[in-house]
Amino acid sequence: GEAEKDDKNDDGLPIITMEELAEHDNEDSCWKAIDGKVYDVTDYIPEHPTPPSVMYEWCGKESTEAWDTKGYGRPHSKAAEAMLEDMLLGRLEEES
Ligand code: HEM
Repeated sequence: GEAEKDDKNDDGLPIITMEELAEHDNEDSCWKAIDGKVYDVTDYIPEHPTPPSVMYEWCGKESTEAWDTKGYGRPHSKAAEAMLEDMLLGRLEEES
C-alpha cells in the first residue's frame, strides 16, 4: 500500500531518517551513514584496529568522509568494504 511505498526505496531497503540515525550514537547502538546507506557497526567496534574512540566519534552521524579517509587521507580496503555489507540496515533518507 501507500505506507509501504513511503518506507522503502527502489532497492527495497528500509529508509532511515536522520533523526533515527542520530539516536544510535553510542556504544550500545552505533549506526553510521556512508554513501547514502546506514550500517550498524556496534558489534564491530571492539574488533576495529584503533582505539574505540575513533569509531565512537562517528556513531549516529553521516560518516562518509571519515570512512573514505580514515582520518588521514587513506581509504579503507576492499576487505573492509566487504565487511561493511554485512552491517547494512537501510538507506538514509534523501535530504529535502
Ligand atoms: C567511519 C569512521 C571510521 C574511521 C575514522 C576509521 C578509521 C580507521 C583507521 C584509522 C584505521 C587504522 C589505520 C589503517 O588501517 O589505515 C582503520 C582500519 C580499518 N577499519 Fe576503520 N574507520 C572507520 C570505520 C570503520 C567501519 C565502520 C569499519 C567496518 C567494516 C571499519 C573497518 C576497518 C578495517 C577492516 C580496517 C583494517 C584496514 C583496512 O582494511 O582498511 N572501519 N579504520
